[in-house]
Amino acid sequence: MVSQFPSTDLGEHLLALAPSSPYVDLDRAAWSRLSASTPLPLTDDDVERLRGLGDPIDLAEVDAIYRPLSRLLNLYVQATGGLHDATSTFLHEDPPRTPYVIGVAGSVAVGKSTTARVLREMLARWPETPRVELITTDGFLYPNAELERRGLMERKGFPESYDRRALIRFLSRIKAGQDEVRAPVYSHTIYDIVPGEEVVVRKPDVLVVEGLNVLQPARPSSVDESTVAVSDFFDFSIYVDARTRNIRQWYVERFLELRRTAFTKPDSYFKRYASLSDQEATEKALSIWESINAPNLERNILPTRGRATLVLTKGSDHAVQRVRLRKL
Ligand SMILES: Nc1ncnc2c1ncn2[C@@H]1O[C@H](COP(=O)(O)OP(=O)(O)O)[C@@H](O)[C@H]1O
Ligand SMILES: CC(C)(COP(=O)(O)O)[C@@H](O)C(=O)NCCC(=O)O
Repeated sequence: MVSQFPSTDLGEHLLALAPSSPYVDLDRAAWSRLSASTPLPLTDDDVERLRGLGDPIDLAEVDAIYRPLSRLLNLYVQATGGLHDATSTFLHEDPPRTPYVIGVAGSVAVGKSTTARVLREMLARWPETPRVELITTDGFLYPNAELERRGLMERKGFPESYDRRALIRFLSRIKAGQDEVRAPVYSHTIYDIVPGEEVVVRKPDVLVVEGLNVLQPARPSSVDESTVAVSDFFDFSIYVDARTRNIRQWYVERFLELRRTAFTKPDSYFKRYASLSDQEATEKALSIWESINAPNLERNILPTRGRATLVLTKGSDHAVQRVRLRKL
């Protein structure tokens, strides 16, 4: 049996257990030792398949960072099962368990999708949670026609560019335990919602919800549902963090790479950028970054970091250098 308390000497690596901080702050070495007896279920090929464009994640990173994280989440899922049993005892009824929901937040181009995909794969290898689904909040962006009508085309990814009521309705149905819950689908290629397409989520054990704004607080409003925040439906949340200048660099590098790949597709919204020179493409990427993604990061996304259960801080090479976990 895997010990719940592996004997590790965290000693000097516990950067802060300060009474003034709501977080336990661990450096990479201390964090990676926390799952000494947990097996690593992925292979090099799996990691290759899950890696996002521009993200150099490898098996060593999965071993050091995601193995402990999947162990922690497995413990939390089991503990939530205990809470469910307590509720059943109290109610004299045993309502079916609903999906355990994990939010993954962070800037454009920080690598949220890789984190979410690796987590999905790791969690699905635990016997308690074989069915793990992943959705991205871009499906809840208003279609471009509606964004244009609202004057928000230059604000794609800002909180107001999403149909928050639809997203909250979706999560509320998930947490109500409905058998099938549907979500619209966004395409990065056409840069718009795909008409008529949807994903169906069928009561998984775990649902990972990835998106820029998943930790936004509720907006004060007189409209009933919108006083609820998306994160009210989360059992756990992760903020993927890095220095803004590093993220900007990753955004530009990815844009240059997309120019050679996704932008060359005939239906790509960005196909006019496929023929740009390196310098022109860099300028274009920087201008999109500075006009849309950087202000969104500063004004809307970064301020939500403190609401996460766990913060993964990446260095300039994408490797996670520090992990902060909320004390309970
Ligand atoms: N214009 C684009 N064309 C095709 N794919 C894209 C484009 N922009 C982003 N992507 C892909 O969409 C996914 C999500 O990107 P993003 O929202 O920036 O989040 P993150 O980089 O944090 O995962 C990534 O896998 C990225 O490679
Ligand atoms: C689609 C996105 C808003 C991300 O949506 P998310 O799934 O995080 O809700 C983002 O990737 C995006 O396209 N932003 C617009 C600016 C740009 O093209 O970089």
